[in-house]
Amino acid sequence: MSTRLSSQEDYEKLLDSYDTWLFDCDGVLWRGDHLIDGVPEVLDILRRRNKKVVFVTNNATKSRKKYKAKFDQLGVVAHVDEIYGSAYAAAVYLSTIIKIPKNKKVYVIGQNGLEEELRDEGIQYIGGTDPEDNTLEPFDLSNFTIDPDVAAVVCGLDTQINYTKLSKAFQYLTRNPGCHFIATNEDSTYPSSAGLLPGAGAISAPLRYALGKDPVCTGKPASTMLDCVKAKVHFDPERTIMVGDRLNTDILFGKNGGLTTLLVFTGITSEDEITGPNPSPIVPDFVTQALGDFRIVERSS
Ligand SMILES: O=C(O)[C@H](O)[C@H](O)COP(=O)(O)O
Ligand SMILES: [Mg+2]
Repeated sequence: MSTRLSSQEDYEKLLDSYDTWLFDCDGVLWRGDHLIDGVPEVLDILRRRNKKVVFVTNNATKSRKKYKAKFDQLGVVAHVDEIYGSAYAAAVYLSTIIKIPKNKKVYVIGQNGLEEELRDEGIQYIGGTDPEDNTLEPFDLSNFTIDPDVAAVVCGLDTQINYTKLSKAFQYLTRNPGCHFIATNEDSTYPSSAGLLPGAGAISAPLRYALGKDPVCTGKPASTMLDCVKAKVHFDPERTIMVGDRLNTDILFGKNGGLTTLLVFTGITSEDEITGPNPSPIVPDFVTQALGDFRIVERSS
């Protein structure tokens, strides 16, 4: 059963109990480019109380550096080494777990954030934002020359998705022996500032259906992202809390990692998924309407 935060004492107690605060981004800090009310103030409260703050987003459209620019643009204090995205996690997975050889390549379905993280990890890639792949022309398989050096297909949120990209990815995954199928994340929807849109999971879905197999997912709830955080940030899981808006990514990620979890209702999940007649089997430790609710601790009682 989740505990609903309500009194000033509830929020104070949570702040006292955890030294490291992991935040999901889309639906917790912002929706698209619209900052959610109270976020800068609450992050400031945490920093003034010497809490470690880490951002863990499944959104693979931006690299960590581009996310730092977004934080700056929105007036939210963040350091690039506090930011972990699913594009970074996928690049690290390819280099350190799969150990993709330097002479091999990745076929990308995704945007420049994913390309940038692959480049920074020294991984060659094709596809992605290449104009040749970003076309609405019919795909002509008889004119396609397969690249035998493609050893993995990585699929992330791609707002320019098309049949050519799906067809090329399908060729690599069915014709290049041992070609890895990797999804940066499998979120079904994306909480934009104007409402829900298809998420990265909806971009890889056609390939899963055509191939009859699932990709390896390196974003939340998989542990890859937490392993990336652990490699750079020392934290005690007992005194670490994960704040998210989606049950089957953020909250499951926190539970899988042995962290305490706090769900907010400013993104994907609605309260009836927790308190309604058919509650989710994924149960957060705590719930509150919005991150901004923590401002109560600075109101004079
Ligand atoms: O479709 C997606 O990629 C996701 O909905 C989105 O980007 C998730 O981002 P997060 O909530 O993990 O910051
Ligand atoms: Mg989210």
